[in-house]
Amino acid sequence: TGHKWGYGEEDGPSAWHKSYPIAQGARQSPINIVPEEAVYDSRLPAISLSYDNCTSLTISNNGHSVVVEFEDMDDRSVIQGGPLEDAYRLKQFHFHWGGKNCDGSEHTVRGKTYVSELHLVHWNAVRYRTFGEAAAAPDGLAVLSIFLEKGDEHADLHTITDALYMVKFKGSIANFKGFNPKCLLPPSLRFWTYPGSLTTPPLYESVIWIVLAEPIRVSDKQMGKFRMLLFNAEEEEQTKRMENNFRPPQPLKGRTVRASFK
Ligand SMILES: Cc1cc(C)cc(S(N)(=O)=O)c1
Ligand SMILES: [Zn+2]
Repeated sequence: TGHKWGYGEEDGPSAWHKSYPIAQGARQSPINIVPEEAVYDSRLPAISLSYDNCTSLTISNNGHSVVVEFEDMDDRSVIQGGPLEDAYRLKQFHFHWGGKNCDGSEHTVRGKTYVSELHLVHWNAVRYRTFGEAAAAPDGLAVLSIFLEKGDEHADLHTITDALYMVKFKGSIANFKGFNPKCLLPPSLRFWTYPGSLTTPPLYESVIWIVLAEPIRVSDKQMGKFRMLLFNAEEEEQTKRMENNFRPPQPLKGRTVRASFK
């Protein structure tokens, strides 16, 4: 029953600190990544994604983004390796994006923004009993972030963009079985990693971020379908297109960004 927040003038990222003071905390996300200042760590193992038995369940519009949820009552789809001590269970993925002709990624690279950013959210079910418990713990979540760059259309993203009409309004949900997000990965799993937070309220500082350096390419037409989603519920008067649902980069506050590559 958290306080109402959004991405508008009055309720957007610059106002969140009023209801969520941790917005001005020491390990907030996203950040601007400066590759030249990242520390190459040769001891970082490669990221390992075991998604072959993943079970997607639903696609839904939560009024902030479009979310695909997974069955997470066992270790059927996990991420491990990289900076992670344990295996983390895939819970959901969602996107952040901009408006027409403007970018909407959350992390930036040397100040460069991308058209969108995909977040694959995982939780540490080794140390915590529930997702909620993990989401409030410093090593509770691991979010794999993938940049979406404007280019040719992405053959597999169609499965998602063709389903968006079913979840146009806030509060809508639909069956979405049989989708494996491994088709959304770029060829290289080279990454940057740093300790951060959720990028939307409640902004908990519980995320180990793993940001892939290589983007995937999507077409403007495909991104246009995300912008047909609405922030508002069907019964609300005001129709508000869902776009620019991203938080801008936050102060690094002395954190080190490590790179898995030179
Ligand atoms: C509030 C919130 C929840 C979840 C699962 C994930 C995020 S994010 N954008 O940091 O990946 C935010
Ligand atoms: Zn996100």
